[in-house]
Amino acid sequence: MSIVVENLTKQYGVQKAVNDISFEVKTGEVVGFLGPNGAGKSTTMKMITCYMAPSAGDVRLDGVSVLEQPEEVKKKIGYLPENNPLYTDMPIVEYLRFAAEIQGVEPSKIPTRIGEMIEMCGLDLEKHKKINELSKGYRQRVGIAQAMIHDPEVLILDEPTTGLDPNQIIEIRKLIKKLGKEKTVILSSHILSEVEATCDRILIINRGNIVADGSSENLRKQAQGQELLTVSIEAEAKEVEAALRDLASVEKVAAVDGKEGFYQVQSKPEKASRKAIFDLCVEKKWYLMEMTGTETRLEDVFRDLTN
Ligand SMILES: Nc1ncnc2c1ncn2[C@@H]1O[C@H](COP(=O)(O)OP(=O)(O)OP(=O)(O)O)[C@@H](O)[C@H]1O
Repeated sequence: MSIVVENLTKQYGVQKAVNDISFEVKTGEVVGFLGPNGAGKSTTMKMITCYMAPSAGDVRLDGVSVLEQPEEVKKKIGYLPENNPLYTDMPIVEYLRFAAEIQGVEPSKIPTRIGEMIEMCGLDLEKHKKINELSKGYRQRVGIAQAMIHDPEVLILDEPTTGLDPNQIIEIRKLIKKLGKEKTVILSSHILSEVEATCDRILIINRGNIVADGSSENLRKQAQGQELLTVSIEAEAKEVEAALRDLASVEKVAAVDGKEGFYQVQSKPEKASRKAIFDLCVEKKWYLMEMTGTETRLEDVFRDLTN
């Protein structure tokens, strides 16, 4: 099921939390919504899931509009809201039954559906516990199970791994990947590695605007317009830094923290500096111990776009 977001805007008083954004998610895609705190991720997700009306614009799921047919849209969507609000004094099975009834699952199918969700989300050993007796990771699994109970074609997960320990994060990521094979998924996060590990495509949102859209590979390539080298030179640091900076092709030089004699050298756009660095070392009779190209890290792309 495809999702088309058209000129979506949300205004809170004078603040535009989401500013005229448009994008499409194709059937079966797993898209990561990445942005710093307050970027507008949750607000966008609330509008897609009909929990909040847009100030302007529309969202269509296979052509069905959130403005015109919100009840139809809700049937097609499973939503794990931020902070995963659950009825904590309910046992898991009771809670899932309640979620199924609310979502209009046919009564005769509810027991089977609950069983399937318990299996899919790895809740079997804990299923008789009350939600307030569960660890955070298991509560998150219950949140995903309730989001999936009516077998929606689209899953919207707002920060699904927040507050989990590293093992639980890996488990939840595996689960999302598995679900992503059959469903269209949008998940939000402000953690880059999370989005990179689970998503086919990344949308970076900042101050209510989409500032990048592509696979992690593409985003890196786009940012890699400038050559970045790590060099190691055995000589007096100040002199080396100054001489590297003076090379015509070099834009920036920075000593690498904690690694004596190592420098990061960024070339000017369309320029290459390897030969000039080599010649410089020969001329100065410095030992060039190492010179390697450095791949632009996604962290750097993110920082550049959202700072
Ligand atoms: N109900 C509200 N009333 C007024 N302002 C709001 C409301 N909800 C969100 N905002 C503001 O809208 C902006 C976007 O918030 P949103 O929760 O969508 O960001 P986010 O990207 O999900 O952030 P986080 O990663 O911190 O959850 C923020 O500046 C926030 O303070």
